[in-house]
Amino acid sequence: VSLAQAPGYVQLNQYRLLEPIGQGSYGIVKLAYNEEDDTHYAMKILSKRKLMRRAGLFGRAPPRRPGPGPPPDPLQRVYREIAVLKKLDHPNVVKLVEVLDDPAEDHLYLVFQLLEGGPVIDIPTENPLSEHLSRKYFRDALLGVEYLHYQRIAHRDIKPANLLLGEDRVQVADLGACGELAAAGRVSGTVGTPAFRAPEAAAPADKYSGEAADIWSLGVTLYAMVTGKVPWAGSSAVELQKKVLSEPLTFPGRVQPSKQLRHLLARMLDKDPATRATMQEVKDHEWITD
Ligand SMILES: COc1ccc(C(=O)/C=C\Nc2cc(OC)c(C(=O)O)cc2Cl)cc1
Repeated sequence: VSLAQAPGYVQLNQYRLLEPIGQGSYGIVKLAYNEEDDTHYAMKILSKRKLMRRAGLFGRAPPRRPGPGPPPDPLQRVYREIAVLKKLDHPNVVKLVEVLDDPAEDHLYLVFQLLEGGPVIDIPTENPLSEHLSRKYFRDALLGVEYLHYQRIAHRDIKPANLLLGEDRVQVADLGACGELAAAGRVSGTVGTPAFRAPEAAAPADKYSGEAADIWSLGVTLYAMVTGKVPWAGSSAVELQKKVLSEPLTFPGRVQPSKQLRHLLARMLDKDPATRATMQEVKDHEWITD
């Protein structure tokens, strides 16, 4: 039987899938071309099966204290994320355009507006961003995260890979780990990326505030933008968590941030969430308003 040589690409409705442009624990993001409007999009491809399996074994720990009802199953979490994304509308938050979901199919396709610049910085790097450029991008990220907090949502996985650059502005991406701030029993658990995770993420849920944890991750992200590396690194999540909890913030080697920036970073990377800078304090800080 000679199989007719399928074309070298996949066609999904009006979208032609092109090369992968993003990859993560969530799955893969491919460039997609929409023939109807002659426009490129970012197509995030999720596997329902993988989501089910992941939550079963390694998914988010169930709320330490009984939250409202049982934690939704992973697929419901994705549909909830989609519902959240659809109601969000802010210049500094990625725009979900449409969802392609064939119940008979394992794959779930999320179509986003394309941010052609990709992540603001890939770390580690020997070529970090200048303070001037970091300030420009960081201000956008702050506005995006402030908008999420206003919508009672904590992002919970802020990092450079989730700050995407499009027509000279930054948008916050990936609400895959987000948590409703209002949700009782605040599932602190271990979501997000270890190097960017707040020290209190492992604390009992009642000590955990989604907003304060996002400020911490924004601080680690700003540190990474100006130095090209993360402030604490470890070969395992446990070792890393120990360093994050105990080691002071230092600025080794080449890059010496300005006094104002070092002060802002120290305020955002305060290990005690109770005294850590709030979103308003960060917005009013002299390094930001300069
Ligand atoms: C070099 O040029 C490039 C242009 C664009 C990209 C890119 O877009 C990458 C990831 N994109 C996304 C990821 C998301 O989650 C993980 C979400 C979400 O779920 O919110 C949305 C988007 Cl768009 C990469 C390289």
